[in-house]
Amino acid sequence: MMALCLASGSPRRRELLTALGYSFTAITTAIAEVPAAGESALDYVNRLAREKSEAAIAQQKPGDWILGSDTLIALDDKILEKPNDVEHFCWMMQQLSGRKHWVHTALALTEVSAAHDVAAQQQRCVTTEVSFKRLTDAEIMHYWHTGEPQGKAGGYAIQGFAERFVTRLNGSYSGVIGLPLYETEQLLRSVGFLPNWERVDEC
Ligand SMILES: Cc1cn([C@H]2C[C@H](O)[C@@H](COP(=O)(O)OP(=O)(O)OP(=O)(O)O)O2)c(=O)[nH]c1=O
Repeated sequence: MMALCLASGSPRRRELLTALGYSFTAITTAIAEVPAAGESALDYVNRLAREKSEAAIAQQKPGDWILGSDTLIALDDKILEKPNDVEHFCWMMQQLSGRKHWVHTALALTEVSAAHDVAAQQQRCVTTEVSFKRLTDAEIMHYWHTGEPQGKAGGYAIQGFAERFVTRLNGSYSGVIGLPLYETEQLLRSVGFLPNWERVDEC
């Protein structure tokens, strides 16, 4: 039976895929997250999801599938990933304050070939429009000290303290957290993975 691997170290992605009802193994991959010159936010997020899923091929069996994902924030011509330090975080919050931004989460599902290469691949990208209220300097500094912004794209977690900053959301809430539930289930179903609750052999 084909197995599913989640190529992600993100605890949020592991929780969301578990909540969808899938059994999987998870491995953390390390790939360089650097946009190429002139690369658009969409091309970049799709490439990272693909590279994460392909980086896990060596450890999987032929016929197994690997799900990779990446989340980033785009506004104007800027791409916001994880904050490096408090200055970088403050700059990000000033960009997001009082306006709309776009959260792109890309999915890449890769089948492992007999030669441990790519046998087949499917990709999706989900974009969610998020608006933030205007943030004060005090709010920004307080938010940094909660510890929540570290390791989060755009320096915020919608599922945490930052939910109070959101005035409007158009798209996928789970996509903002890092794994869009509806689209992930559709993608997995398209290659034959069913959630555990639907598997006849477990009745
Ligand atoms: C915008 C936003 C991001 N995030 C998180 C999801 C991702 O973990 C992280 C974006 O960084 P990613 O580089 O997409 O993922 P990651 O490095 O954490 O994990 P991996 O590459 O191993 O899959 O930001 C939230 O938890 N909540 C949010 O509201």
